[in-house]
Amino acid sequence: MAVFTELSFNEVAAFFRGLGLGAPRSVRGVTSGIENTNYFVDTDGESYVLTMFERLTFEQLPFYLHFMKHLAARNMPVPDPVADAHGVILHPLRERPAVVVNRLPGASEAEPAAAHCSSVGECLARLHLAGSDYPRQQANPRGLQWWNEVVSVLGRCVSARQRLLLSTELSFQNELALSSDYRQLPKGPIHADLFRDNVLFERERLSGVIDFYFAGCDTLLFDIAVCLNDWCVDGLTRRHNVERAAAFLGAYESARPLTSSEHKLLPAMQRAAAFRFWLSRLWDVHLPRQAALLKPHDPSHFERILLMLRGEFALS
Ligand SMILES: Nc1ncnc2c1ncn2[C@@H]1O[C@H](COP(=O)(O)OP(=O)(O)OP(=O)(O)O)[C@@H](O)[C@H]1O
Ligand SMILES: N[C@@H](CCO)C(=O)O
Repeated sequence: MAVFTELSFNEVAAFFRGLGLGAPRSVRGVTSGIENTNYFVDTDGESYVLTMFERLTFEQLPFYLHFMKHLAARNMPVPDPVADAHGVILHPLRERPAVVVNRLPGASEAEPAAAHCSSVGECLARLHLAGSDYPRQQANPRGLQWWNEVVSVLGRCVSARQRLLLSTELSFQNELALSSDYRQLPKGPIHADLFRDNVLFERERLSGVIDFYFAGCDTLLFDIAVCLNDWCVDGLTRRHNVERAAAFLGAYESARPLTSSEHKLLPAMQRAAAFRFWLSRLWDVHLPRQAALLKPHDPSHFERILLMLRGEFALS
């Protein structure tokens, strides 16, 4: 489960008092998620999520929290961080940064249909447009620089075949980043982790986009590729689902048409997105943090998707 730090009811109540919120009626640890400690907290008539950050620092967090506030102010269905009477959002709790946001309605959709992919595509395009005047800058924390840092470390933990795949894909991505097409890609603040578990639906209606804690400034195309690799891939075969991908891209382009460089580089960027999550999942398996992750995600899922995108993996 994902509650790394156990809090007492009284600690939560004191934190809520400090923010000028009502007294908690119920406090429940959230068992999903692998990054932070989350509690659902209900007061009279309102529902909130209290998040304690296990990895992110007081210096890194304002970018994410103000990005959420910026989007919420533009009517995007994202959590809106609660500020205290002095306008301060982020406070220490057990010496870790902690924040309270409103709890959004709905539940994630593990088996999305084309209609869900279409809603996500349209929402992502609106998010990119709404983010275009967000003034803060912070690089994608799991972008090219991080890949270059971790590949040599991970190379010591994997097989010779995987080591070769790590190094050849890294070279390809480094070269891609130097190309003139890449340099023309539109950039801005992106979510960068918009998987199925980070979008909430009420029936067919998209009711929430959560978990902005891997957001950063990068190419908008990277966000699109992350979504295609999760929302539009069949769980069993890991093949791209043409109908869902068309629904996702069609809806995205109805709000923000892709540029010619974006069309051209989409396949390469899907490789980048598969590589990024293969790397982070390998990292979580081989180099777990002290607060042991009980259930790291399976790295081989993205290794296979990457191989398929490179044309090196044939299904038997
Ligand atoms: N604002 C919110 N409104 C509704 N539910 C939320 C909200 N924030 C978090 N949740 C719930 O808590 C769960 C865990 O949250 P979150 O995904 O932010 O955790 P995490 O540890 O960062 O997870 P991940 O492994 O995806 O990085 C979500 O799957 C969702 O059910
Ligand atoms: N979405 C990530 C988990 C971290 O948010 C993954 O599936 O590996």
